[in-house]
Amino acid sequence: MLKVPVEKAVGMILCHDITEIVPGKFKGCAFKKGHIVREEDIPKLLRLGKENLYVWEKKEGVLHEDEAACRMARAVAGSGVALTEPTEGRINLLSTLRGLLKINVGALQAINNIEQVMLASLHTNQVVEINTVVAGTRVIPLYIDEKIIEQVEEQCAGYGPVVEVKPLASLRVGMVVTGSEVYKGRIEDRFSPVVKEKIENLGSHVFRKINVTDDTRMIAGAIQSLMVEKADLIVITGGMSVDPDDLTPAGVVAAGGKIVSYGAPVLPGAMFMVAYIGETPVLGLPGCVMFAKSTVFDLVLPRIMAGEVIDRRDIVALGHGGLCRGCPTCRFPACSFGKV
Ligand SMILES: Nc1nc2c(c(=O)[nH]1)N[C@H]1C(S)=C(S)[C@@H](COP(=O)(O)OP(=O)(O)OC[C@H]3O[C@@H](n4cnc5c(N)ncnc54)[C@H](O)[C@@H]3O)O[C@H]1N2
Ligand code: MOO
Repeated sequence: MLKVPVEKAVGMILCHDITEIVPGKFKGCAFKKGHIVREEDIPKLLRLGKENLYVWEKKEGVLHEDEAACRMARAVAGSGVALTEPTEGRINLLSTLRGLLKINVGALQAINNIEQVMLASLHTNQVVEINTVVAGTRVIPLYIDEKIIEQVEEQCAGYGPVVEVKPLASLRVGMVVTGSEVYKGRIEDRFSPVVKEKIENLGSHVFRKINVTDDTRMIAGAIQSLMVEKADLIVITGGMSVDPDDLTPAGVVAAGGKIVSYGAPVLPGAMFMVAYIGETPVLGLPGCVMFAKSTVFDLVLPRIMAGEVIDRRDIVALGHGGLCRGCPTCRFPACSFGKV
């Protein structure tokens, strides 16, 4: 890299982007890296405050910011992620599908612990749309010792993909609606439409819905028939709290379910239950899932659809960020809810 006065730079190659900012109106690239400086550029460069310019002078073992960012981005990107071209030294990682964003947080921190490089991401375990910017990376100086980038590459080789978007499988979901008030027709079922919509929004479908009264054996029987019909996932609405008629957990156990967690450190969603019958997940949904816009169900459902097996540690980890602010207009997932 050579420093030359702008008037003497005509015909030389710029070795970094030059940014223009007009407050409130524009921030962007006025001159791209690689641009060959022309006579007519000089007044504009001077207006941007550039009396001197850095022009290209390639050296062994030293990488330009764009090349370094490319190597970092390639090292951290896993499946479901595409890379943009570098702009002002930064590369964005974009989701190539609608799916579950997985950030290896340990690896992310190990990379950011290396000086002169950075990688910023969205929070892990959320659904992202296609073409969402899920992470961005760059190096801090304009030129960087290649050994630092090799260090990043070694970390990534050890950890596996740092940024990944997993596809959501299309599951056959069986639903059990509990409650004597619904079963006996005293009130209309307002719970299952909410749950059905959430399931369909993620690309799965409810193949059967069974209404049952508050009776452990009847709940267990409904679960068992959904198992016979090879449900990929069973969801049960209501009957999750402390009344004598709240029998969903007992029904799940009677059907052969192993409870991973009854209760979750999430509000709304404290009375949530995760269980498995063999490999089939069974979710007990408390009344708040019908009532609140976003709940623990929205945090766990996409993970099941991405093929994850939920264990107790996953549920325990939800406590940090597990309190919904209850905003008048829900912005989830663009908020702190569920962000560990
Ligand atoms: N003393 C306590 N009371 C409650 C607790 C508690 O810990 N101690 N927890 C509260 C929380 S948190 C929630 S959430 C609800 C949990 O309710 P359940 O899941 O047990 O729901 P139910 O008792 O079955 O019903 C509550 C409410 O919702 C109506 N409901 C239920 N299913 C349907 C349906 N399919 N369609 C329409 N409406 C439905 C039901 O009629 C009740 O009004 O408990 C808190 N209480
Ligand atoms: O936990 Mo209820 O299950 O919050 O609203």
